[in-house]
Amino acid sequence: MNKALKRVVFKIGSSSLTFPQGGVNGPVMERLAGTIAGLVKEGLECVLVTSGAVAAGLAKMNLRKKPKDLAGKQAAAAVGQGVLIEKYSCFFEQYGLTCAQILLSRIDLVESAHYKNAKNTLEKLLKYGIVPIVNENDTVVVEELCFGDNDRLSAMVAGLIDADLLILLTDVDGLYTANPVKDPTAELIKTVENIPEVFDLAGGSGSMAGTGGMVTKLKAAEMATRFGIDVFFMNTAYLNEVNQFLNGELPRGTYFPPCEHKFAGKKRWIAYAGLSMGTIMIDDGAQEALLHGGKSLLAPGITKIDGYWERNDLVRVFNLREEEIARGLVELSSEEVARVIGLHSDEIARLIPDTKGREVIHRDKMTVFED
Ligand SMILES: Nc1ncnc2c1ncn2[C@@H]1O[C@H](COP(=O)(O)OP(=O)(O)O)[C@@H](O)[C@H]1O
Ligand SMILES: N[C@@H](CCC(=O)OP(=O)(O)O)C(=O)O
Repeated sequence: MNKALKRVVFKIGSSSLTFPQGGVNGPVMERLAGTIAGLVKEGLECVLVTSGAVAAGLAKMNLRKKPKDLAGKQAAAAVGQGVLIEKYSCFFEQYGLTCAQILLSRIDLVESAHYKNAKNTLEKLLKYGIVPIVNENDTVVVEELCFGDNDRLSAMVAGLIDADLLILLTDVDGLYTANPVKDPTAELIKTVENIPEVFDLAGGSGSMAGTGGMVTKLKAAEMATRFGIDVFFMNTAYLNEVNQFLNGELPRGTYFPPCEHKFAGKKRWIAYAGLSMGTIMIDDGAQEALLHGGKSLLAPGITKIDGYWERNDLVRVFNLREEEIARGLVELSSEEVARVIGLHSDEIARLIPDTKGREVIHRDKMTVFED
């Protein structure tokens, strides 16, 4: 990585922040604060996405096991979040830095007004030289609208602030050919160019504390690289090697170079944050026009729709083999699309006079998942 770095998002997982017997690992937090402070002093802007609230809460409440029910986890997070931020504040202060707490729910990244506000606040904090510390707002999220793991949250945050690099710190050296906790013959993969090809290698979490394992980390890497962001998985135990990576070397870890076709601005929100209200199935001709022709989606290429939506809602577009190829904001409601499936522009204009009768999804409001 030889480009000039400006913004880096670090994400540290619960597995690195907690002791196997329970409780928060203060020395790890202190080392992380020291590393980030060193980078901030060199002129980098850093954001920390941290897990560990539930684990910190459990220790304080003298509970040995993570509760299975949502309310139990939310109660533990409510206790632990304060413990966590208090410790981070002390550690960052030791290095002369102020940190700030930002708790985000998925809804904050779904509603575009919230999304813009979150972005503005993060930008302002970075301008003040403050280190934003982000976690999911576990105490209020509803199950259908939660990230559940902080891996994908960190990719969203990296996209939100146009970071150059996302570093995921965990309890293993990176992505292995199999879960190294279970398979001692597993080998570390140094670089991954094509993420869909390695999804089969990823398993779930290997510890009581962690959530999602490598599956959610790969999803996060896929998202961030599509935003044009470099991604590096590394072991928290070797955090001291981060400077080697920043200086263009490849220390132990797994590196994911950014995609060539990157999603920018609103297209990032369309691709990953917005909530889809339905699906549109298209034929092979329409797929070719979207994937390789740079075109908008027109009614003649639609074969079927599913769901109920209003104009300007977000929908997902699938081909005949049920592969998702695009997402976009629709010009017509589901009821209107149902009336015009297969029709040409002039007929559509006659049936629905207040449209120009052209696009069902305009190219400018669509994100296409190219190879
Ligand atoms: N192919 C794989 N390579 C590396 N780790 C894997 C793989 N498959 C599953 N894992 C598991 O993923 C764990 C890291 O994820 P997780 O427990 O969620 O950590 P964190 O709390 O850091 O997010 C590892 O400890 C390991 O058990
Ligand atoms: N928001 C939760 C973290 C969720 C979680 O455990 O994520 P992770 O271990 O990083 O995959 C917490 O603070 O406990």
